[in-house]
Amino acid sequence: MPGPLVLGRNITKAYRAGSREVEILHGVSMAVEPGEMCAVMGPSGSGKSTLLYTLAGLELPSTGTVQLLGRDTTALSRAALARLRRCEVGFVFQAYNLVPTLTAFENVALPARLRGEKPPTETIRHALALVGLEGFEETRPVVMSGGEQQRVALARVIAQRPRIVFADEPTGALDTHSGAVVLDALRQIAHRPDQCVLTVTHDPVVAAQCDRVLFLHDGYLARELTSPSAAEVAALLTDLAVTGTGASS
Ligand SMILES: Nc1ncnc2c1ncn2[C@@H]1O[C@H](COP(=O)(O)OP(=O)(O)OP(=O)(O)O)[C@@H](O)[C@H]1O
Repeated sequence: MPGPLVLGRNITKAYRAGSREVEILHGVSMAVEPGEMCAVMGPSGSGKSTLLYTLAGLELPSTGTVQLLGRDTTALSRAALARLRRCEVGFVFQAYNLVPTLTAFENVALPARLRGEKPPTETIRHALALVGLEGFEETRPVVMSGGEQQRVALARVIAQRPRIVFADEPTGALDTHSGAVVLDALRQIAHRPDQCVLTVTHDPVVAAQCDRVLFLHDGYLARELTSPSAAEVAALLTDLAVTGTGASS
């Protein structure tokens, strides 16, 4: 049986603040299985983005291990880790790695170009159209809104078809219609049998579209819900804010 696509074991992450070490994540263990869309939620400052960046191999854990497609990110050379990210991992972060001097079309085509391929024009146009950016092919990211830039990043992921997609507030900067388009595209990616999506979100409606929701509190994994409703997610978030454990939900 194939293992999880993303696996974190006892992850701690500490940053240096002046002369002190401040630990942000305190031994988080979690996995994302093939065909699964997972959300990470929690109060501001609970460590969601830090966890996402660490699982994505953009940061290394201070202790513990992270495996992407069964490969330990702490054991790979920088070049091998960069190659793994380039070939197998997609990022839907606002403006993440969009090249300001390239057009939207060229940005979406870039991962394939970096692999020495020439992607079919139709694939790129189709990906941009799927995220509602038809007609933006020749536009450069610098003159786009944050939400439009995020949708270019999503179109790049759609065209690239990576095995693992990490998203940070993928609908945060979008209007209702664009948010629904983006969420639908992410669900389609996640529900292919050999792919998965892990997204950070503050939005219970987004979380309710996910197969599983993990709740962080003060750097600890506090709770987990499977296929929750938006109301259940909102109730648990309120509980976490009040009791710090979500134990009464
Ligand atoms: N590079 C860094 N150096 C020092 N401290 C950091 C660094 N990155 C994050 N932190 C701290 O770690 C804590 C968690 O930050 P993180 O961005 O992971 O939280 P979050 O749950 O994603 O918050 P939000 O919902 O507000 O985006 C915060 O107190 C933040 O200030």
